[in-house]
Amino acid sequence: MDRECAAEGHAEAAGIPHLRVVLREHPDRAAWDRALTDAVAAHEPDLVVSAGFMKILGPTFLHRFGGRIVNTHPALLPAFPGAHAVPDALSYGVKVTGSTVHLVDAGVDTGPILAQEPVPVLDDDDEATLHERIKVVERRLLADVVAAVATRGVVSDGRKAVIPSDRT
Ligand SMILES: Nc1nc2c(c(=O)[nH]1)N[C@@H](CN(C=O)c1ccc(C(=O)N[C@@H](CCC(=O)O)C(=O)O)cc1)CN2
Ligand SMILES: NCC(=O)N[C@@H]1O[C@H](COP(=O)([O-])[O-])[C@@H](O)[C@H]1O
Repeated sequence: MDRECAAEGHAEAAGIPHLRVVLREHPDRAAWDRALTDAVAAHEPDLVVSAGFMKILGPTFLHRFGGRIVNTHPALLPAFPGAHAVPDALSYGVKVTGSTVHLVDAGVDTGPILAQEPVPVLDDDDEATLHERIKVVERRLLADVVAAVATRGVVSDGRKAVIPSDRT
């Protein structure tokens, strides 16, 4: 985690190792990037999943895990990238937003898209109600994508990413 959050309690309850690597506890962003990379590398992951991780991953991390980092974003990218996607969509007045699961690259929410699903914006929505409706979709979408990538891999070619279909 990049901060204190509910995910720590969920991980603890599930017996899943967890740790916080907090930017302000390091002399600069490059040192934080190295510390985060080393901490994650210790677990030798095949796939890194960013879910509510609210920091831009740096060059050291991307060099170590590039091509196998998945992020979930609460908007239909390329619309509304960044840390405030849900209020941005509400402010813009869109009638449909959604959830995007994508590979992470050096840009911000610019990586190749693996999956998307639309979510309607209701006239009486506020940030909390809209975000919770998006989260219901993204929890399923993220789990489905992680399972598919874990079993069938992903082929990415610049802008496009494809999870080979299950031809069994
Ligand atoms: N290199 C990348 N790292 C990350 C990406 C990405 O696409 N490329 N996605 C994010 C998740 N994310 C959107 O889905 C996102 C999270 C945070 C920010 C952001 O501007 N963070 C600021 C700090 C904001 C804060 O602390 O509240 C920052 O890092 O300085 C943008 C997009 C995961 N990492
Ligand atoms: N740009 C990154 C971003 O906005 N990520 C979003 O943070 C939320 C965390 O929810 P949670 O606190 O319930 O896990 C999720 O909706 C995730 O898509």
